Amino acid sequence: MRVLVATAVPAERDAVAAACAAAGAGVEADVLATGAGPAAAAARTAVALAREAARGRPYALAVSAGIGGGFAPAAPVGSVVVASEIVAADLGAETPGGPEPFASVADLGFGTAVHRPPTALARAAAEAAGAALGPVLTVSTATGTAGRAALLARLRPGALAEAMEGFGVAEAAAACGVPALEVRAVSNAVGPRDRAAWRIPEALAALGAAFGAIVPVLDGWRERTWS
Ligand SMILES: O=C(O)c1cccc(C(=O)CC[C@H]2O[C@@H](n3cnc4c(=O)[nH]cnc43)[C@H](O)[C@@H]2O)c1
Repeated sequence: MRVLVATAVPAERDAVAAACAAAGAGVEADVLATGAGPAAAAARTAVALAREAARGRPYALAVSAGIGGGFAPAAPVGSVVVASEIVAADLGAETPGGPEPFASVADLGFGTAVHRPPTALARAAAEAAGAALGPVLTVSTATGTAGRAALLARLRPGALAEAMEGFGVAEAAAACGVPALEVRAVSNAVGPRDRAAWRIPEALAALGAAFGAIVPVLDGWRERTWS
């Protein structure tokens, strides 16, 4: 089975690629650094998925992977999260005077704000990696205040983490008829911006360890038997 893993930056790509190589299973994983943000992730993922399909060697799964911010207390720094839902958390409109100050594209009636990975696959991946399973938000602007963290948590109850590429990867995958998964290792807390507190090496190590555990799960995965 062929799997496309999309990361934002080369450091994330290298951590995932090393883990996949070490796992050495039957899964053929290509790991791509797309650049940061949902637009770059969607564009590069769509190109890769469409190109390989046209060559007659389609990918069976697209995975958005990397570091991310974790919502306290559910997703502490160093932990890993697998998405049960991949949510476009800031794609929509501000709605001052409304019941909430934000309406998603789905609320507005012109798009989807959520992609759902195959349930059993996401659960099995989370179990194998010792990861939490829950909604992961995609944002175009990383949260930098306690107020915004509280708003996101209120709008999306149960959200475990935020990052900047998952929804783009999932949109590209949906357009190509391929399921998507998202795996995030938590490098920092979602909240007041404190770049010095980001624990990037620890998160990259956790990301690699998670992939080492998830690759055998993907190896056994068949779209018809896992939903
Ligand atoms: O400087 C480095 O060595 C380095 C190594 C690996 C990754 C980075 C990044 O800056 C990755 C950016 C990427 O990380 C996601 N991310 C991480 N924390 C958050 C957050 O709190 N809110 C939103 N996104 C976050 C995101 O997907 C970025 O694209 C640097």
